[in-house]
Amino acid sequence: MPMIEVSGLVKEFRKPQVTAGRLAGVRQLWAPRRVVRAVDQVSFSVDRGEMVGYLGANGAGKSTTIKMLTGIVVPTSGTVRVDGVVPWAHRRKHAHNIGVVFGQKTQLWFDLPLRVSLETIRDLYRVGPAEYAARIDEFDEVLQIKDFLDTPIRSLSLGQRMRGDLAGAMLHRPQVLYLDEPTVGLDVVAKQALRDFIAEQNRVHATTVMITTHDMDDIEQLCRRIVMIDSGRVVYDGDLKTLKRRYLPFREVVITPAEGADPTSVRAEHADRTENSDGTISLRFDPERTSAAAVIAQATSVAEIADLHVNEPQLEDVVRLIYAEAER
Ligand SMILES: Nc1ncnc2c1ncn2[C@@H]1O[C@H](COP(=O)(O)OP(=O)(O)OP(=O)(O)O)[C@@H](O)[C@H]1O
Repeated sequence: MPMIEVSGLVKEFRKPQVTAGRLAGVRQLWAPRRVVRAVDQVSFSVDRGEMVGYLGANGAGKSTTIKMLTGIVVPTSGTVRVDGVVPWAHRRKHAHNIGVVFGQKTQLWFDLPLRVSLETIRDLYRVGPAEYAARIDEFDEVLQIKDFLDTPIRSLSLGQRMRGDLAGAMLHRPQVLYLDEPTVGLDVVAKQALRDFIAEQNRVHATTVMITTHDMDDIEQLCRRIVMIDSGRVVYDGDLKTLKRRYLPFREVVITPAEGADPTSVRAEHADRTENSDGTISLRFDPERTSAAAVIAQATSVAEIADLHVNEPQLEDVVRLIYAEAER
């Protein structure tokens, strides 16, 4: 049975039509309104234990969808059920099922030490003392939160704060975790700790995860399935591999011939050959017809080579192509 069911979801906002200039703030009070459809007939369902990347360009409607799924925003029309519960209609019941992390905004009490925030969440959700202690130990293994439990949130680095936020979101062991740009602005180490934690929660507790992110490594490491939206509409729903294969069917082996080697001998069957201006040779191939291993074996059997690497399709390129297709 699906954990999240979304059907025909629509959210419209009324925005004042005011151009910038003198007293724009005042003029907008009387300005005529225009309707912006931020989410437009979105439907999908997510099974228990799935990790889904909810992707799209800025302003595509991701945050608005997540806000409706969490119950903060009531849709204009359409239905949402999370574990059978309508989020905005049964907010308290729903709150026990979900954890939420907004990268841009902390859910913790700014002036209080992390420990106090966590204990307050513990009491709100009636987590028993033994469970609480066990979860803090478990979270600490990956997030290392014990190092800064007694530091006020305002004095934490962004990476520490996000680790604290994630611990707070998962303390009551929700079945679903929503993450909106969780790694934005973090250093590489903090990003990795967050990803490891999310992946582990999913693996060990079958937590259902929905994540919006612009970080390609978040997507590669966490999202087996992608739902992509553009202008409020779903333009792709499927696995990451298929997405890449459909939009970027070619792969490429780039070879640097050894000094003195004859570059013209670097070639392989079923691979288009290009000599690049930096002296490398690109062998572009369709993985349905041949493999990287076969291309490399043939190319290196004749010529001596200094270096080689395989270029995988880049998700940025895939996203760009999907948008281009949606516009046509
Ligand atoms: N409270 C609001 N009032 C009016 N318009 C809004 C409101 N919230 C969002 N919008 C508009 O709805 C559209 C979708 O916004 P949303 O924040 O959901 O996009 P997003 O995909 O999350 O973008 P980003 O990656 O920039 O956060 C935008 O045109 C935005 O200006």
